[in-house]
Amino acid sequence: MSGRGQNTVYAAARARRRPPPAPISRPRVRLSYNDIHKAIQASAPKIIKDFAPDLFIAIGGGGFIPARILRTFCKTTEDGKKRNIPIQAVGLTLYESLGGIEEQIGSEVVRVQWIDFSTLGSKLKHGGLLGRRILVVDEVDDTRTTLVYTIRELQKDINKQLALVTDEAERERLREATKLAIFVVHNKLKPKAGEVPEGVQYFSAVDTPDVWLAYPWECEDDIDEHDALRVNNPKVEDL
Ligand SMILES: O=P(O)(O)OC[C@H]1O[C@H](OP(=O)(O)OP(=O)(O)O)[C@H](O)[C@@H]1O
Repeated sequence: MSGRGQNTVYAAARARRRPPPAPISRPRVRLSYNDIHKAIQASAPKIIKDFAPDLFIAIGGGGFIPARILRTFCKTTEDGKKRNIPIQAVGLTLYESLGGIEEQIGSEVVRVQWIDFSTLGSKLKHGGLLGRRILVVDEVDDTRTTLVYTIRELQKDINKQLALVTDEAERERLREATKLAIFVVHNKLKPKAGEVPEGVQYFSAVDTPDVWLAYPWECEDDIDEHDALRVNNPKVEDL
């Protein structure tokens, strides 16, 4: 389940020696791999047209499979040849609060993995991020805490790399050329912990009510049964 698995909530509760929250009673919407694939496929033309990314940063673990699917539909062209867009991974753990929405907004994000700048190829002379059109990919925008954190940290890295460019005109050119955007498969329509910063484009494949999204990669039981049970998904008009 997501955003943020129930397991994460219980782990955070254990870590803080506080009782876990009451079980979530929101309606559950089961999603198949094909649902995710089709939603991403349908979003790709707009992403290419409006942003044309040349680097993906996948937020693990939920962003990994969506980033890989999106790469199938977005290619860059270099010297007349179509090229795959590289995918970098970041790992973030959200220590969710256990109380109401005000507390949730204060959720803490812990970095467990960050970009390997040494593998950013031809743009490395500028530090790896400069001049890139960077698309941050995740499966769900729930409270938005994770996305806001990720964009803020990436912007810090970009600023550090810009500070190393001694030629002022070149620095300004690179500042202008470096772009950030967000793609999520699902955006939950609910109060958010923060705003997407100005200048950062935002794409979501599907906007959903605040339901329990049961992703196929989280299925511990029979995946065929998970798929079959999608017939029980609540109708959008009932949510
Ligand atoms: O919008 P937010 O409230 O920040 O929540 C969204 C985040 O929560 C989930 O991660 P989770 O901690 O469940 O880890 P996972 O990706 O490994 O499942 C999800 O993958 C997003 O990254």
